[in-house]
Amino acid sequence: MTLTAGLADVSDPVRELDNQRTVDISPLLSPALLREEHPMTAAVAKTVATGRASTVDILDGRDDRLLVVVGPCSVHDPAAALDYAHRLAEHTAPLGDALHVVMRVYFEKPRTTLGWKGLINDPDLDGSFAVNKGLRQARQLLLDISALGLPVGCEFLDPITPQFIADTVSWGSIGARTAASQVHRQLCSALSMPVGIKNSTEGDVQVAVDATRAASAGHVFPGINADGLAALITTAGNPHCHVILRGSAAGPNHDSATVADTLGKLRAAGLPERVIIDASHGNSGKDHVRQGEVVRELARRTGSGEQGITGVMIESFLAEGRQELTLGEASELTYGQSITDACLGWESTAELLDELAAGVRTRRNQAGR
Ligand SMILES: O=C[C@H](O)[C@H](O)COP(=O)(O)O
Ligand SMILES: C=C(OP(=O)(O)O)C(=O)O
Repeated sequence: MTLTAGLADVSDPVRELDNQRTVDISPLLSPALLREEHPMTAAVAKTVATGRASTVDILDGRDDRLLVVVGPCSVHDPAAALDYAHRLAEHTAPLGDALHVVMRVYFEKPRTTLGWKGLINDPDLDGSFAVNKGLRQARQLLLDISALGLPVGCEFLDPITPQFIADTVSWGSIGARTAASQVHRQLCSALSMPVGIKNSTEGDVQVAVDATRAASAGHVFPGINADGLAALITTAGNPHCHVILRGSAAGPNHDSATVADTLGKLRAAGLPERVIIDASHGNSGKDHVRQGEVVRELARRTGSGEQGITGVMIESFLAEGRQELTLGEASELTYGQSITDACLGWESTAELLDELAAGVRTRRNQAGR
């Protein structure tokens, strides 16, 4: 066969059926290799085990503290995230009797249309998509933060990413755009940590209740094993999934009536009655100032003894607000400020955490009378 004849084969009608829109397929490191390069330590394992167990105790009502998931909307600069983690760990150590603090360390961003999809997908913030580098940076940061004794929480978006990092994660989340996805519900059924599932962007809470129920059952589905090979995964189901009320484009849903209604939906589905309130997103209209008002209201409501709210999510970073990322110009960014949703700044976050802790202590004192 001549070379020309060989090239002519490329236009073979059978071959033309496949890979017509795939531009490139390149090597991805395996989960086992990443875990060997960035190994779990005894200190991190203790943080993760305690972080998960405390969350489960709070969700099941054996621990009257509030779960607080707080941190940046997304991590784009691991050094700034670690700087934030140091401040958070130091500030919240004396609040540990009232709050179980988990740092939001989100590497995967689900976009409404298009945009930067997070540190794992594009760690150099320039459209070069150095995913192997992103996975290495993500895993190392999760280990570094957990080594401070601060448990970490991640949103899981890509169904194979958890194999690379999930052993380091104390709390997981499924976002508003994927709560209805069977793929993500199956994934939740396999995850070893408690997972919060959001109401839809349109405000449908039932979809999160349904997801919680689906995730509590066992499933069999295709995935990858530790070596990155295709595998059939059989799961036992996750009994520690819970609903997160995040509001919607139509407005907030953190009010007492919606909380009570959601608890009723959970009861009707035979599920534990517990919710987390996300103070950001639809509950704040993505306005960080309003987010502070929501957290303050939740602190007041906790202090007055309202039941059912087991946790609060807060988007917070070193500098308040947000900034626009221009791909390839990461050096122009303000240190410690979000490049996705607007966040509360560190100073106001610290004050709000104090108020949440005060609310829990008041509730405890009143219950003890
Ligand atoms: O929390 C993050 C964002 O709200 C989510 O990723 C959607 O962002 P977008 O609407 O800017 O794409
Ligand atoms: C993407 C997020 O939220 P939601 O899914 O509620 O939009 C998030 O919490 O980062």
